Amino acid sequence: VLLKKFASRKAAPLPPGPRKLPLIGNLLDMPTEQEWFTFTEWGKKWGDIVSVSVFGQQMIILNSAEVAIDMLDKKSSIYSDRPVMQMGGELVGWKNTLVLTPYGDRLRNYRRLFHQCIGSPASMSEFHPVEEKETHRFLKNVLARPEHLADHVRRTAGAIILRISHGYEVQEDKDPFVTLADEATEQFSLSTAPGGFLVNLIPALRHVPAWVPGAGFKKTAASWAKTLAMMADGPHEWVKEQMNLGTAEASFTSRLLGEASDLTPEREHNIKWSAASLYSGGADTTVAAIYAFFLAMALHPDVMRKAQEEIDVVVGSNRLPNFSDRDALPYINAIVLEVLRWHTVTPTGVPHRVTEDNIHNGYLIPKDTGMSHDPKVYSDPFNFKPERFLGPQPEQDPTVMCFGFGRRICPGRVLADASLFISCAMSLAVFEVTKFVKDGVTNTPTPEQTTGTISHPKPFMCTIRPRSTKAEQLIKSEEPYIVWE
Ligand code: HEM
Repeated sequence: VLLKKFASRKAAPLPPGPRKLPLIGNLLDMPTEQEWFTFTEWGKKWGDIVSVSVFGQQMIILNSAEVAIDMLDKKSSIYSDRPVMQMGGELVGWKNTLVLTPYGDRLRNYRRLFHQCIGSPASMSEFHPVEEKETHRFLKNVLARPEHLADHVRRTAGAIILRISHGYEVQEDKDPFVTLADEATEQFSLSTAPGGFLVNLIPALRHVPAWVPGAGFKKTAASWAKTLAMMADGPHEWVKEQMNLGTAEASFTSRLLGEASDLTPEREHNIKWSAASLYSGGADTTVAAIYAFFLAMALHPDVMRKAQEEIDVVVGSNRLPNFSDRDALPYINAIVLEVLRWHTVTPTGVPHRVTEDNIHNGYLIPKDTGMSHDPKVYSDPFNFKPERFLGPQPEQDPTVMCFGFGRRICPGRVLADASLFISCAMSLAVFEVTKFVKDGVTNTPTPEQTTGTISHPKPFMCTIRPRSTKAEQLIKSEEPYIVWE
C-alpha cells in the first residue's frame, strides 16, 4: 500500500518499520528483487503493518490476510485508489488500463463492462465451450512437444482470452497478437514492481532527459510504450475490419462497438483500453498458475495419483472431463485452490492508495497512501497439500486474498478459476507428470519464483507422457466428448 506523506501528523504514530535516514528514508533498505522475502522478514520483525518511506513517499506493507481484509475489503470506499506509478503507469502508459486507473467513474465504467462479460459463473459459462476446445488443443500440443510446455500454456491462455476480448482465433505457432501481449505483460510486470526502477521511488527522476547518463530507463520506457500501444491497437483495429466485412465474431469488443450508436473518440478509447485490460490481465496471470500446477504434479506424485483416481471414478476413461463434472470433483477443486495458494502469482499484490487519513489499530495510515504462506493460517505452508481445503475444518480459502481486495478485487477471477480447473482436470485425466530423468540421474526441480508484479515459477524440466493408449487416443480425438464403448 503506497502513501505519500504531506505533513507530519500527530494524531497517531505511523506503523513501525526499519529506521529511516534523513531525506532518503529507507532507500537503502528497499529490495530490488523478490521484494516479498524482505517484506516478510520485516513483517516478522515489525508486525503485520510495516511502514517505510523513500524521499518522503510512504509505503505501508500489509503482511497478513486478516489485516488486508480489515483495511482493503472492509474500508474499501477509502482504500481503492491506485498510487501514481511513474515507470509503468506514466512513462510506459499502463495508466490507460483498468489496473492503474484511479478510483472514480472511468474505473466503475470499465469494471461494469468486465462484470457483464466475465464477472459471474453464469456469464462465464457462455465461454465454457471455448475453454474446453482450447484446452483440448493444449493437450494435443503437449503430447506432440512436451518439452515446450511453457509455450503451450501461454498460447492457450492467449487463445482463450483473445476469443473473449476480440473474437480472434490465434494461429498455431507464434501468433503476432499473443507474442505482443506476452512482451507487453512482461514489461508491465517489470515496470510496476516496487523496487524495479528508481523512478518509481523518486518520481522527480522522470524529468531527467534521456541523454543523461543513468537515464536509460527513459529509452526503455519509450520502447515499452510502443509495445503497449501496439498491443491495444492491433486487435482493436482487426475487430473493426472484421465488422466492416461483416465477419466479426461476437466478442467483448464487437458487442460494445456495435452497441455504440454514437462512437465518440472518448467512447472508442474506453472500449479499446478496457478490452486491452481484459486481455493483458488474463494473458500472463493464469499462465503462471497453470505452469505452477505442472511443477506441483512433478514434485507430488501422491497428489497426482489421488486426483487421477477421482477422475477415473467420476468421469471414467472414455471421455475428457468438462465443466459439468466440476461439482463431483472435490479433490481437483482443492488442487485448484492449492495451486493458487502455493504459487503466489502476484506476491506483492497491486498497491492500493488510501484517499483520506485513517487510523487503523492505533496507527496512522495517512491520506494518499498505497500473504498465503502464513504459518498462523496454513499448516506446513510451503508444502503442496490440497487436503488442507477438504474435510470438516478446511483451512482458509486463498481466493479471499490472492485475487486482491475490496473494490479493486480481480475482475478476471471467475475466468481464471475456470481456466485453472479445466487445465488441471483435462491434463490429469490423460497425462502422467514426473521428474525429468537423464542418464539415470533424477532432476528434482526447486520451486523458485521470478521477480515482478506477476511472478512465474522459474523454468523447470519435467517429463509428460500419456497415461495410457486410451488416454493418447482421447487427446488425439477430434471432439473431447466422444464416448467409446
Ligand atoms: C490466477 C490468475 C489471476 C490472479 C492470481 C490475479 C490476481 C489479481 C490481483 C491480486 C489483482 C489486484 C487486486 C487489488 O488491487 O486488490 C488483480 C487485478 C486485476 N486483474 Fe487479475 N488475477 C488473475 C487473473 C486475471 C484474469 C484472467 C484477468 C482478465 C481476464 C485479470 C484481470 C485483472 C484486471 C483488469 C485487474 C485490475 C483491476 C482493478 O485495478 O480494478 N486477472 N488480479
